[in-house]
Amino acid sequence: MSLSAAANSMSDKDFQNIGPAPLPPSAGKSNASTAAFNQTQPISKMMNGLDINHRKSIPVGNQRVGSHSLSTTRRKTGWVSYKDDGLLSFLWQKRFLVLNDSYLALYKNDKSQDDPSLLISLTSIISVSRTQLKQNCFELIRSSERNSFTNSSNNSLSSSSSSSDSSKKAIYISTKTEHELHNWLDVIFAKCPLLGGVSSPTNFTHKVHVGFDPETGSFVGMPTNWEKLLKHSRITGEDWNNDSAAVIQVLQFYQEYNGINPNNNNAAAKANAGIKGSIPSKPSQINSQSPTSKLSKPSLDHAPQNYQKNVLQNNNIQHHEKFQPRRHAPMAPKATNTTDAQKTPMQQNIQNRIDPQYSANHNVPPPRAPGRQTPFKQPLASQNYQPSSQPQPQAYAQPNTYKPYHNNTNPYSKPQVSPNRDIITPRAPQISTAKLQNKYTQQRSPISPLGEKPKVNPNDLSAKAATIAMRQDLNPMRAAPTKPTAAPSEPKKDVAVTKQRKPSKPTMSNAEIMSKLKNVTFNTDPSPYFKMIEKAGQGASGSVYLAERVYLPPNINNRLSRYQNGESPNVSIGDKVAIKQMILSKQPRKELIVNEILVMKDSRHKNIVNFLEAYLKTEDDLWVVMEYMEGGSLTDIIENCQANTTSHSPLMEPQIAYIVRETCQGLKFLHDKHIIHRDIKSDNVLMDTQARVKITDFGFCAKLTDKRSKRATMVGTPYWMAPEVVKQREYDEKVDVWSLGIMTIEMLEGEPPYLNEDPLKALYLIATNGTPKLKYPETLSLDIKRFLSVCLCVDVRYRASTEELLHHNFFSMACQPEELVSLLEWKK
Ligand SMILES: Nc1ncnc2c1ncn2[C@@H]1O[C@H](COP(=O)(O)OP(=O)(O)OP(=O)(O)O)[C@@H](O)[C@H]1O
Repeated sequence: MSLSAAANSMSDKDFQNIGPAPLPPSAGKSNASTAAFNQTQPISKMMNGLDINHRKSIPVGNQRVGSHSLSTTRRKTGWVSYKDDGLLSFLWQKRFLVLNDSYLALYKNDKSQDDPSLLISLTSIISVSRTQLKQNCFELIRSSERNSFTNSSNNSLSSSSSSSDSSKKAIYISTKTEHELHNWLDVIFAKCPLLGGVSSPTNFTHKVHVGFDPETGSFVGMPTNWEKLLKHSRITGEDWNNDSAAVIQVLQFYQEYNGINPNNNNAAAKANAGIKGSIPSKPSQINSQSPTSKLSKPSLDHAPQNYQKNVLQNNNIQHHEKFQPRRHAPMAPKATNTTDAQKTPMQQNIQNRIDPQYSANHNVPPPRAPGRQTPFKQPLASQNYQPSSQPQPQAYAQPNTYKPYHNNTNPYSKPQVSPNRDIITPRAPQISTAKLQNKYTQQRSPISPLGEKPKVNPNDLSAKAATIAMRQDLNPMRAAPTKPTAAPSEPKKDVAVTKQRKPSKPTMSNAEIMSKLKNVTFNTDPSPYFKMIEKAGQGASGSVYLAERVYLPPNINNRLSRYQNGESPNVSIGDKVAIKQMILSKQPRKELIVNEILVMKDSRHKNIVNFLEAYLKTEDDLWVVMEYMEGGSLTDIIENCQANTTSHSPLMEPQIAYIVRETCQGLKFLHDKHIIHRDIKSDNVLMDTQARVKITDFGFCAKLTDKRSKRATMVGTPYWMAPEVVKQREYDEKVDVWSLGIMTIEMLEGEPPYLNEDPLKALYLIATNGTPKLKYPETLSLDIKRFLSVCLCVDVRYRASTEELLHHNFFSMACQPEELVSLLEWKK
């Protein structure tokens, strides 16, 4: 049997879960630790291996370093690139870096008998921080007044180094991998006495020691507002102890996402309110309420249920046994008898990317590599599969062992943020384990109004509306929806809680925006051309109405073809259209609207919502006309199916395959144009009555260029965000593939993973859990699990592209469009 056939022949039982992502090609034995880092291993766990805390370790004997005899007993070594900020600053030089208990020394070779090029006393190091100068690079600043040594015979580099402040000298060290960088930072921080203190002498950073005090059930040393955010996020002391670095990472992410100053109480309180309280008690109150006043008091009796639910969700074994096999879909999949031999290389390649880590975790044979070497080749069975950090079944019963993380976490974060942000370091708890457990339980108790899910008052909102509200309560910041400029009829949906995009510096001036808008809009009042029928939906930037064309403006088709690159817009009287009305002065980021129009205008594809025309009614009143998708959003469809089915999965696999394939085609079209959508989720996928599936909401789109082939801006909706976005790493089109995988889970389970969690906690879980677990894997086909495993692959190198996905076997079970029409019946 060929390797690929062997992989394909695994039975459903072998795949109870999609498991973690396949390892990268380099993640063999020789590089297992790097792979572990790239996967989901919490930083703190990896740090444990370093044993940085124990001074009496591995004696290597005395060692001569030039004229300085380093009579210390422990060291870390490795090759690095090095440069200073002096005359020869343009030169990066390969050096062998040696760190022992007293010195950091740079050698030209790894013999260590020669004199070092540079020798720095650890007591002279006053600051270490990551820098963008080079990949995997950190800057080390030392005070020349503090006993810094330079080897006389090799001092060309060091003696020439001078920073603006003559008593301080900077050097830059770059490692081969991010993992090495972390290791170096970790040991340097552990050993340099001036880095472990309360504050850094550089004045650029403010160090805070942070820990979790189970006695009080709160975090200590944390900036007040971060502490509040944490407290209300249900990130527990246990989470902190498991992976404090990830907690800090998501806090920083969250802070930047919301533009919160951690020391500003109001800002954080607002953000907090934004996360939690967004369900207005009555639909009629929506427009009159301010974002903060919308905060409704959460129910205190939700948490125990959530807790129980979490226990079940996380404890897969218990959970799975409870469920019957999934009902068979009424629709027969199309014949799928393609043999391995008939498959294209792309097909074989994509089919075989299944979850080896699952195998490692569940004692089933790992899938084996196909014979051909391809970029997505399965790791060989003989290689070490690194189990991912799976969510713990439940925290409370387990002993809490504090994992010291003696590090300034800041250097581990990508240096995309302001250099003077706070640095948070964990500090050890002072309480015994037994007390810890006790207090963690309390910490999880529903004590704080802000920490709870928004209370849903059954008198005010229907259960469905409440679910919608919960789903819409996804973006950390939220604003009251803009008042509709025209309200021809009552809104269809009761709940119109909307998201607010991150207010940040505009990239275009108002004049530029208006000039761009005028280029793509008709400067005329469109009111006579349309009869407004009803409100179809509410977005953050405006309301969407169903309208009918009752009159065609003169030369519309000529004018439209000019705007639409010569393609026939096919506009006629009687057409039903969707009109999105926006008041420009109320838009925090008008350039996003321009972005949206430009992307839609140039993206004519059967799986993209077609832009028809736009009008600037006045300088402030923008109407965007699009094709009308009467089926509404996929979210509505999922919710409606959930209400009507007793199966675990709201939709059947063939239906899911169809919808995902169509979405994937739309995405591939965008990706071929180097556009990343960045907000793929069921809310942004619309359907019409012929079961056409189209992507919408292009405000967050980003264009990749030759100069900028990666992005780093934090954009999207937390639960759908790829780990690399949450971890503030550079990312590309494949973030959309991750989100597509999450959207597939929405169709299988009714909601994305962690939706019950607060967004901050969800971010933490995305960062630490990696590939999410399925709730009912035993009910799913192997094909869909394989599909998910290549979408939800933490290592981007192994995550499939949209092009590859379109060759996946999963799509061969897609149903015909007619078989989806039943999903839309509830709309009638
Ligand atoms: N072309 C369309 N046809 C039918 N309904 C639509 C169409 N576009 C949007 N809608 C409905 O209007 C709602 C709001 O759409 P919109 O694109 O404004 O949402 P949003 O993404 O939340 O907001 P924004 O883009 O302003 O951030 C959608 O959820 C959908 O129900």
